[in-house]
Amino acid sequence: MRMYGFCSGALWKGGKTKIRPSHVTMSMYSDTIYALSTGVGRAGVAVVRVSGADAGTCLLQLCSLEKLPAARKATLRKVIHPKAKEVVDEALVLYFPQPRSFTGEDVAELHVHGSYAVIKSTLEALSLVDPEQGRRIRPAERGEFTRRAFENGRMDLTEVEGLADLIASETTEQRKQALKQMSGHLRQYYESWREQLKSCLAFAEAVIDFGEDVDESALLEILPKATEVVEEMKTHLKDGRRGEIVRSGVKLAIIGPPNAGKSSLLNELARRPAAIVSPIAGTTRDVVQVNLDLGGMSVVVSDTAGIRTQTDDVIEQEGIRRAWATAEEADIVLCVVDASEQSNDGNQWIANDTVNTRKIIVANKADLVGEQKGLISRSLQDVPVRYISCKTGDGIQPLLDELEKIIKDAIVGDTKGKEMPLITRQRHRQHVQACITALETFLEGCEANGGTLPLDIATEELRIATKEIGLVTGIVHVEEVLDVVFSEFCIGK
Ligand SMILES: Nc1nc2c(ncn2[C@@H]2O[C@H](COP(=O)(O)OP(=O)(O)OP(=O)(O)O)[C@@H](O)[C@H]2O)c(=O)[nH]1
Ligand SMILES: [Mg+2]
Repeated sequence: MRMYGFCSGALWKGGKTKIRPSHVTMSMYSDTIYALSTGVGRAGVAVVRVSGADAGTCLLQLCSLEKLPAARKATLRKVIHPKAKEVVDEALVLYFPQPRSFTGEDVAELHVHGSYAVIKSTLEALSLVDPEQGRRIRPAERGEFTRRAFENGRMDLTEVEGLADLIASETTEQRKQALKQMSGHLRQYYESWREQLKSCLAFAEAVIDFGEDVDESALLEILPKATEVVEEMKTHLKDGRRGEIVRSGVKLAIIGPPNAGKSSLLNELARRPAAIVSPIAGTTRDVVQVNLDLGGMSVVVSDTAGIRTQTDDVIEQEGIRRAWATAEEADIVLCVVDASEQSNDGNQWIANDTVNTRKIIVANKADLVGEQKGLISRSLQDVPVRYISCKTGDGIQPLLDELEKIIKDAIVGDTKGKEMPLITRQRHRQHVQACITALETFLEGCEANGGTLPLDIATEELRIATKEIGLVTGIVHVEEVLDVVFSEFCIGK
């Protein structure tokens, strides 16, 4: 793995505007980049962003200006095509001199009218700007503006990920969580752990290098500190994946025997005919998914093929396999049965065999029979039963209310308050886990703690732990990690 960047001595100071690695004084990029930063398509306004040393040159040449506009003040200017010499549009123009800009470089924004023709001509005009000698003006790559913001110390990786989540957020909870992360909530935790580990490491290294001159008994001081970090990290990992669930959506699976009304329920929840409904048993073959916003939470509902034991149809068999797999992965399972069926007892093995702890038996077609006492066998007495009718709509809203309550109380929990920030990505989880493993090896192995490892060998684990936690924020970064993080962005972000 190739390592480079802001490692070892470069401390990242707290506070939003100060997270600049000490050695970064100016941008390391010589190219000036430009892109449409708002969504593609027709709109009232489109923002074209330019970043780099020639951002000012772009404004001077395109708007025929003698001097740059005042910093961060919007002015109305004519944008003129450098070759055709014709007016492309009248735009609101802004200039943000470095370092107080999104990327930390000189940035210009052209707020033009949002039509295909205006955007196309503006981008073309930018491509024709004459840069300072030896420099280039070119279209931006995917996520390149944000990558520059990161490289220039304006954001750390967790804040970059928060920004990506904010751009992708669809529900209120997703927006709130992303905003928190983008404001440095996670970064502060990881930085404080890293600082503690670094001080442990510094002390251990001092003992190794100047053993005779350093009071080795003081080495014992770092053991409780490392132990405390391990405990805090373990608590951090035990978050029930709440942050990841908010981000990717709660998984709700609808399973049950053929013809029970699973697809009808999906359509009721989605309020549109997302899945085919028919009286023919075995209509649904594959998993059909829809996204719902339930009380500000993102929920991914999966309708599945009807489960039955006897079928020679290989496609149906595959559908059934997928149905079980969907149920296994789900956070909540709705086991739909037909309340009017006499043989329902036989169908309940589906609910019985579902390992998921959060399940509800949904007795559909209550319009045909009403609530039936004894519908559910004794072995499933603990599983709640809810009667609904997809035909009349009875019971659907109470079912939705109950689902919302389960999600808020049991799955996502109360995300407000000053508790530890939630992990939002598997990437964070892996590095924190690797950090814990290394710290535990250090603690167990260290001679000063009754282990068998000499200090210089045990300290290597401390070094690994410090590096792992730095990988979350990007203080120590590796090219592959960056590629994964920035690939989430589109061009212009
Ligand atoms: N009377 C009545 N009929 C219903 C109700 N819900 C669904 N049906 C009917 O039951 C039949 C089966 O409905 P689907 O939603 O396709 O059932 P499914 O469980 O998805 O079936 P498969 O995809 O074959 O597993 C259709 O004819 C629906 O119109 C209900 O609440 N009351
Ligand atoms: Mg179906």
